[in-house]
Amino acid sequence: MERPGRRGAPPLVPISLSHAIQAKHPPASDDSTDRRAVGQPARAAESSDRLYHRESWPLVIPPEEWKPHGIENLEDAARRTLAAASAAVIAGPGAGKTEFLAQRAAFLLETGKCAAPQRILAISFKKDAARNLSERLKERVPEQIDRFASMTFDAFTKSLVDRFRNLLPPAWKLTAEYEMSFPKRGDVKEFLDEIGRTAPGDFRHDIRQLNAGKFLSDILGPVALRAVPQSPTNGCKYAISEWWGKYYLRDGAPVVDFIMLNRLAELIVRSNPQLQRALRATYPYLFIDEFQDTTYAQYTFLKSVFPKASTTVTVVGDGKQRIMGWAGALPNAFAEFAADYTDTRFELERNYRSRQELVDLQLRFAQRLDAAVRPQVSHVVSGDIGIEPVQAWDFSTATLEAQTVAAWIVADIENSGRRPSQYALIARQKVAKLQPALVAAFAAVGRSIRNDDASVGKLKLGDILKDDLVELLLGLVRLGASRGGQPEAWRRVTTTLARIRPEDSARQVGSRLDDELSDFLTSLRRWFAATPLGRTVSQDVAAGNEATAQELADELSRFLRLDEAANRRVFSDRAEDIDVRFEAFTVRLAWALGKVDTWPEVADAFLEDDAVPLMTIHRSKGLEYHTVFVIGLDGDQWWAHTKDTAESTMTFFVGMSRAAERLFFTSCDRRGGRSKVADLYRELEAGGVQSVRWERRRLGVEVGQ
Ligand SMILES: Nc1ncnc2c1ncn2[C@@H]1O[C@H](COP(=O)(O)OP(=O)(O)OP(=O)(O)O)[C@@H](O)[C@H]1O
Repeated sequence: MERPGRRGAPPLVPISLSHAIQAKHPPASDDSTDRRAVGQPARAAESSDRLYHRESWPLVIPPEEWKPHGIENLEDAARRTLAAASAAVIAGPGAGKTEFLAQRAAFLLETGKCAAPQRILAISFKKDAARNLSERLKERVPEQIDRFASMTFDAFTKSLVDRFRNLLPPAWKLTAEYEMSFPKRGDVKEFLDEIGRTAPGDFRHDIRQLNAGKFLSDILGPVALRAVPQSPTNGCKYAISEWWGKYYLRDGAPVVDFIMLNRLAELIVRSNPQLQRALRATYPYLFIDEFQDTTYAQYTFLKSVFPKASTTVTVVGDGKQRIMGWAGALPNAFAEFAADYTDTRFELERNYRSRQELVDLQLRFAQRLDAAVRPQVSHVVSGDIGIEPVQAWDFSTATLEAQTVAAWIVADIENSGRRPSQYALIARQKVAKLQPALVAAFAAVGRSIRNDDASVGKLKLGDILKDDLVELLLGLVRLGASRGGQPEAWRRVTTTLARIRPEDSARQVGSRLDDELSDFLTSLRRWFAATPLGRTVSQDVAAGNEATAQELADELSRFLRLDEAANRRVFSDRAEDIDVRFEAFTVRLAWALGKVDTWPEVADAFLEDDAVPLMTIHRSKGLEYHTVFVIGLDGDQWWAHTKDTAESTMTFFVGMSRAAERLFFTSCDRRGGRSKVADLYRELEAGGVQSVRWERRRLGVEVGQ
């Protein structure tokens, strides 16, 4: 029998359905009864000398003896929340919300409150965040990681559809492999205009009132699908039913987006009591990070699949960092949660990321968004940084801006020894517009930037760099290009390979996996030696690199036997997803080949870790850097600030709160100057932020006036 978690993507229902349904351990209830003794010999629970050992490993730790991992302590409110039933944890940036979830997971698993084979399901909004949470837990309690499923909401609902598509009611059966598509506002508008003309007369008025930008998220998203579709009784329902008819219930491959997949997943679970019970028994504990960004569809899914009576739900977030309003985030998710689950809430008041001056400045903007917000206290030990930690720089041109920022960062790297990845260039949106001047300026001082929002194939660079399949492929390239001395790469590669080939790695002596890997690396080395690299200086060289990248990618795929469905499932439930990631890997690989002369340099060129990252504020969410430049706090990037000042201020708040030690804002006359965001600058000024006008650069020395 396969061991849970050994093969395939983390199983959704790792224990068999019947086992789950009959599981002796009831789902977590709202009391905090210590269920440590479940599954243990009676003497362990009753013993006065605290022999809490289970006969099987791992040990169960009494809650009062449990200590946080990897950090000294948790603030009181967080400590109390560890053992609480359902609750909302609300806290500002850097308060350790994600860290708290990792600690709570360790607490529940190690104290046996979440007793094997039960698991915790942790939902995040971004792949990065899901992976980050899982890694934090893996570092601290590696023996428990199999019982912690950390994924994005979209990945969870999508994998329910992919795994249980056969449970869809007959009217919704998937007749062919679905395609994913992400309709733009214009597509929806065209659709609504069309049905506004062709719908039955009494529906047309309603249809014309529908907002194309919100139709999918706010109208279609929260509506539960009926197992047997019924005739629409008003314009809104008509539009929803036409949308499903046009994209899903049609001849040919159904086309869906994540909102539609969410609705299908909800239907699957709602119409299958067995699956419902299995999911609830498997996951008595549910965490949701960044709860403020929960959409209508996600929230209705949550209430339907994990209701209050069956699941202990912990949501964490910060209403002031709600940046997905445009994508249908609930206006006040915490109030909904208080009404539907529990009004127990804990507020955290420490800040473990930013120095006090930055925390004080953040408070000014936090209070613009919520007058009742309480001050945070920095728990960062920071030294003298030699300059004002926050400054607003103003330029006449984008070139001067880019040159000044590049020169400053490069000098700072040289003086401090910090890595380029400790700096970030963050912009409101169109980073591609800022990129050319920044690329040129950094190149002129011998450094580079990496645009994490650049498209690579159908993905974004930032996502590929953190992808587990890409990590494995790159690990193989790294090992093949070196002759030993890469223990970390070897460890990571063999750990992932063991998930693909458990039968090979299980052999104790002279594991076949090691042998196979060594043989493959030997052949790869030969191939590298016979395959010269050429920097991309012409179209011909670029085409040559593409061919080389393709050949290498095919070779890697053959070794990993990625044509076998079971192996593909280690990385995704859908074969198509692997193709998209593989294609992105190949495109980026071809690009990297054009940047280096030798094979040992390829993996580093691919990752560009020696570049300063450039990204949108949305991508920066949840991340932190020593020094942050919010580039282009001016009319061009923030043109819509006055249209929805609250939402825009939240975005600004997210961006500024990524900085640990130093924070700079830049603006430029040619991009419309500061007038569109005058209120933000007034607040910065009131907070004591010094404004510097950079007029000229001379002999590499900038002169601020
Ligand atoms: N109790 C703690 N002790 C020491 N360091 C901590 C603690 N909690 C969190 N940290 C550190 O503080 C930083 C911020 O933590 P985390 O990312 O969890 O914050 P957050 O509240 O999720 O922030 P944001 O909302 O801005 O994304 C991280 O570097 C984390 O490792």
